[in-house]
Amino acid sequence: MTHIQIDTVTKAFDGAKALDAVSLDFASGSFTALLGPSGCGKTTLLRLVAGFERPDAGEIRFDGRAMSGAGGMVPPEERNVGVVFQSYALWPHLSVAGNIAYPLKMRGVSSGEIDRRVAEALGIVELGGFGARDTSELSGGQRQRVALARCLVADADLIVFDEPLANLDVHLRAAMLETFRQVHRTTGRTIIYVTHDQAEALALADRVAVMEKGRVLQFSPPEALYRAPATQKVARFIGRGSLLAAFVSPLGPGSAGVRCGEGEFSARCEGTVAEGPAHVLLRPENLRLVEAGSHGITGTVRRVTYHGPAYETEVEVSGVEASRGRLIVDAPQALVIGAPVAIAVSDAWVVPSA
Ligand SMILES: Nc1ncnc2c1ncn2[C@@H]1O[C@H](COP(=O)(O)OP(=O)(O)OP(=O)(O)O)[C@@H](O)[C@H]1O
Repeated sequence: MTHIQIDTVTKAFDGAKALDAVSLDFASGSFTALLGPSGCGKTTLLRLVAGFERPDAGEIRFDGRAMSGAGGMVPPEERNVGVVFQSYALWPHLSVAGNIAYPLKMRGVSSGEIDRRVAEALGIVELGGFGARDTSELSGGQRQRVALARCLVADADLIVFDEPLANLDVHLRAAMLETFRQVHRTTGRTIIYVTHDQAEALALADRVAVMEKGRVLQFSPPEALYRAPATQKVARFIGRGSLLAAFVSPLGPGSAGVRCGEGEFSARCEGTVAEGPAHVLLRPENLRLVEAGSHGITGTVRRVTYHGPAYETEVEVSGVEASRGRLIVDAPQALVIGAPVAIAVSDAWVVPSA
């Protein structure tokens, strides 16, 4: 399987940089999600890897061999990359099996071998028995599976997905997530998966590259991204959470004391923090409403939204400038707007200063 290196790659369209000196390393057999808002450069990066575009600067290497860069450009058909886009790109005049068999026919593989490999690929994507169907009879999710099976029979070392679930409903998405996971587990292919849906990225990938405006903000395993975002932007982008202005002091490596308004608690941090003002990330699952007078954060309820099963409650923290001291906590019942509350903190993260 392919080890992919993106080395200070820049790509501009009409003078505007879609990618700005991006460097990433995708280990052989890894599953990487490129995550970010519309226009951040995810698709452009995928197209450069697949060979549909040429970088303006930098180099892309597969297993150490330059694919594009100063030395020229290896064409897409010689990169052994399978592509699954949100538009399914199936041949309408061919059956399901005919679509999947297409790359093998092009290579002159014998018909017995083709039948065997098509049946195997249909099994992996859970479409056993669908071979003779017309592709027009398939649902969106089934068409995605056919596109994926076609990549599998072609023995693509690398499979790239561009928002493959964008057109599917919630239930189909869940089923397809399971299929993608299963395919990765059983085939061990290197996978790059573009999405703007963080739940998809966190659920599927072993590493996530969070992108913004043509740059990579953080490249980490999902748990690290969620628990220890490297910047305020990533902290705001990933999951539900609140960034509070606070005063921190070192308690030792990886641990800091935090004073936030009238409350005090401890937090995880990178290395040893310098004493002074900082931003602290608090997630709802680490916050609990407690009796007033306990050793937590105090504040006033400003908004309540039912989120089934909990009431998402926005609290204005006492003693912190209002715009920098709003906290989201999940309450088991609806609190009254304006009510005073106290909140205990069981875990928090001091976001490294940029
Ligand atoms: N062929 C092109 N010609 C001109 N501009 C382009 C072209 N392809 C991409 N861009 C621009 O480059 C930037 C990055 O686009 P890209 O499609 O890579 O973003 P994205 O993160 O994949 O967005 P989306 O989630 O909406 O697909 C955008 O500003 C886009 O308008």
